[in-house]
Amino acid sequence: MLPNIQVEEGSISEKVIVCGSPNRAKVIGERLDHAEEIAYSREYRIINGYYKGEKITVASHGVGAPGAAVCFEELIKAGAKKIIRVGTAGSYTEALPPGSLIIADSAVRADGLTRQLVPEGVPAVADFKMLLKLEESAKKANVTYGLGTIATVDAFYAGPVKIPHMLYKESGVLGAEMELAALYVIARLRGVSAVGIFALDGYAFADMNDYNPHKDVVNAAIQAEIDIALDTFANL
Ligand SMILES: O=P(O)(O)O[C@H]1O[C@H](CO)[C@@H](O)[C@H]1O
Ligand SMILES: O=c1cc[nH]c(=O)[nH]1
Repeated sequence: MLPNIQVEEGSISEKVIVCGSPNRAKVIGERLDHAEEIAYSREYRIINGYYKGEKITVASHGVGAPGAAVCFEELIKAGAKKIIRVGTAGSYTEALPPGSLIIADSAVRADGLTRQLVPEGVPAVADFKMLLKLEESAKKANVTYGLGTIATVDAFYAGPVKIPHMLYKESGVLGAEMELAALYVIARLRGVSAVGIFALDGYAFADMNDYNPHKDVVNAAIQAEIDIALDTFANL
């Protein structure tokens, strides 16, 4: 029994969709046939089910790289081999407004967790084959998306030390979220494959005190990325 996510080794699919929110995990689970919640410990809700005959596991990992890393490591011990993160992110560019998507081929390691795992300079990158399959599914879905780098940061609300969002934007980064670099580094370290897709819910450099991700346009983008992730797994 894995200590934090509370599932047995071998009790999940090799194909896993991860997301931050336990509520989103439930919504994704509702898209599966014969869905069964096999565990709900801390922020980690784990659901098994089938999509077009393929066994799929859905898992929530909570907010922030350290907690998410615990989930990713234990999912891999439990049998995960291919992982798609279906997340939300703040955009850095008006070319990708709220309601559009980012497919992340790479992540800036602006988190603290991965520094405790691998040295500076080790990149956080998607699995190339999964990235191509995911993009194929996004093209079929006819959505607006950008393909590029996302910044994984620890701070959501800024303090007197500002989060360097503008610097990342000027460096060509498309948006910001909080867990993808941990997923990419851990996947490479443990020999499994991962990719991430994000629904944009606002602008990352806006005042987060006005943050409201609960808008129709964002919900529609989340539904679209769930469809894309499921279609990717049906074709992998
Ligand atoms: O879309 P999810 O998975 O919730 O993740 C994003 O949303 C949370 C912040 O609201 C952070 O966890 C960030 O990475
Ligand atoms: O980390 C996040 C997630 C969603 N939107 C943001 O602006 N930041």
